[in-house]
Amino acid sequence: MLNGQLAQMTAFTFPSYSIDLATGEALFDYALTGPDGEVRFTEVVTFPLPDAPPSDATVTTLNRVLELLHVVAGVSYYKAAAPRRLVLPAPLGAAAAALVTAVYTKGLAEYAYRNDLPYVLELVPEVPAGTVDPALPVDTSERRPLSAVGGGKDSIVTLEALRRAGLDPVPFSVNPNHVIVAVNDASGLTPLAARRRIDPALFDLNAAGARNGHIPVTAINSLIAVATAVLHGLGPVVMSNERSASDPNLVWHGHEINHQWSKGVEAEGLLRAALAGHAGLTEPYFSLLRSLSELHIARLFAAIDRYDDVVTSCNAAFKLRDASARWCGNCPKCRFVFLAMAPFMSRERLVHIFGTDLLADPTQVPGYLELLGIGGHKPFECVGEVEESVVALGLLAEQEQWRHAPVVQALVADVPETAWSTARNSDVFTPGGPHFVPPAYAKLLAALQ
Ligand SMILES: CC(=O)N[C@H]1[C@@H](OP(=O)(O)OP(=O)(O)OC[C@H]2O[C@@H](n3ccc(=O)[nH]c3=O)[C@H](O)[C@@H]2O)O[C@H](CO)[C@@H](O)[C@@H]1O[C@H](C)C(=O)N[C@@H](C)C(=O)N[C@@H](CCC(=O)O)C(=O)O
Ligand SMILES: Nc1ncnc2c1ncn2[C@@H]1O[C@H](COP(=O)(O)OP(=O)(O)OP(=O)(O)O)[C@@H](O)[C@H]1O
Repeated sequence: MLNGQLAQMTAFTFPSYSIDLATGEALFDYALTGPDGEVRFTEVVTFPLPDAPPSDATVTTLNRVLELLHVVAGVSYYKAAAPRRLVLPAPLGAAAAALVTAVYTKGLAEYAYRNDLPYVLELVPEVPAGTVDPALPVDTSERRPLSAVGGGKDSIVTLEALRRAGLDPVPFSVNPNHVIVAVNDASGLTPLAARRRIDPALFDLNAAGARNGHIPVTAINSLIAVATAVLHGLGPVVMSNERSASDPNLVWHGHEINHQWSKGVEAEGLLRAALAGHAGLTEPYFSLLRSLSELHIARLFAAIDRYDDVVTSCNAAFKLRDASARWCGNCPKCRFVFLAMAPFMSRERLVHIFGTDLLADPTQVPGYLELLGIGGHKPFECVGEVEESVVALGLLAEQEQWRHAPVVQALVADVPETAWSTARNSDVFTPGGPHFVPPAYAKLLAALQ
């Protein structure tokens, strides 16, 4: 398939999906279509099977969740060509249509910006006419929570908060790699896992130079988690998405571009509403850490030490190919997490976790200046706000173990007085902002302080 042919594609469609309940294997079909024919893709998600076959009611709810997953997971393939028509497979209610619209516009905003495709920011899916049979309400709020584990500090804080509150969480991951497996082992809890196989044809197109870029992967993982919870008769899916995930990196053509959009509170609200409207799930999904800053979460993580040998937040460790073993030690996320944890633990412990001392390495200074808002925009990575970085640096400048570190000294000299004064009045350790944490879960974090 030549790029010229991809550029001619006029529509993206969703031919079918199916699930085999004997194997747990679900197939999701997609097609890019144009005047010269079509390119088909099939994504395979294999769900863990429950001990007993699911009831008819469970299968009905599961299928409603899979209908949403089918449409949302199409973003990976849509982006290979970005045609102007997005033709949905079946009628959808207002809440589900709103989710899908946002996933393909706001979720693909960084992709649109980097590929200079502003029309993607304003895509309007074509929803077939007709009505959707109302879903029966399903309340699973009292059941064991499914705790999504990504291998980093945030999901560890959530898992421990749920466990210490006696809620008996089930760790859950999509495609757990060696980091996630090691984190689950360290927890001592018995996890569930789903396997997701992207169609290899997409990698071939990428290698041939197809359009490519960032996708809202958390929306996909979240729906796979909710489907797993439904299939296993479990309760809410508990995520670890923080307050700053909702903040955009920049504004382009009047639209916010947020690398972490599907981790943000808007996506959380849209997903909850779509799951309620389309699948009847009344309390399916929320982020326990929503009102906390990254710096606050780092402080909570410092009070937990059983994962020090395994915790890894660096995205390079989660690539599908050529992944790093743990922290790469040279990316915005490594820099930010090192800075965020440093005020709350001994230098020896932090260097043990990372395998290197980033604040002793002067070559890290330019990267840290970006995090501090000195030059450029917030990096397209899962990093906290500029204010959080300044607050962390201010705390380090007061600590004997850090104040003489070469990077700390260089950065302190460069931060302007306006940034210090913002940091002095900062509310980074005061929980705040909109969240969807149900009352029964709201007090859990206090147990970790
Ligand atoms: C690990 C990582 O950061 N990957 C991003 C990277 O992709 P790369 O080519 O370096 O490696 P792979 O992840 O192995 O991807 C190979 C190709 O497959 C495509 N792809 C992957 C997953 C998927 O669900 N759909 C796909 O189409 C991908 O485009 C590659 O061509 O750069 C890519 C382009 O910018 C990113 O799309 C890759 O991001 C992954 C989807 C990923 O899992 N990233 C998370 C670590 C991540 O960025 N999380 C964000 C939250 C974003 C959100 O809104 O949910 C965060 O934590 O801030
Ligand atoms: N492979 C995965 N399977 C299931 N959930 C995941 C997976 N990867 C990430 N998540 C979840 O998605 C959300 C965002 O992931 P993210 O990578 O930011 O979190 P993390 O790994 O817990 O912490 P950190 O920010 O330190 O990396 C978290 O709630 C996390 O639990």
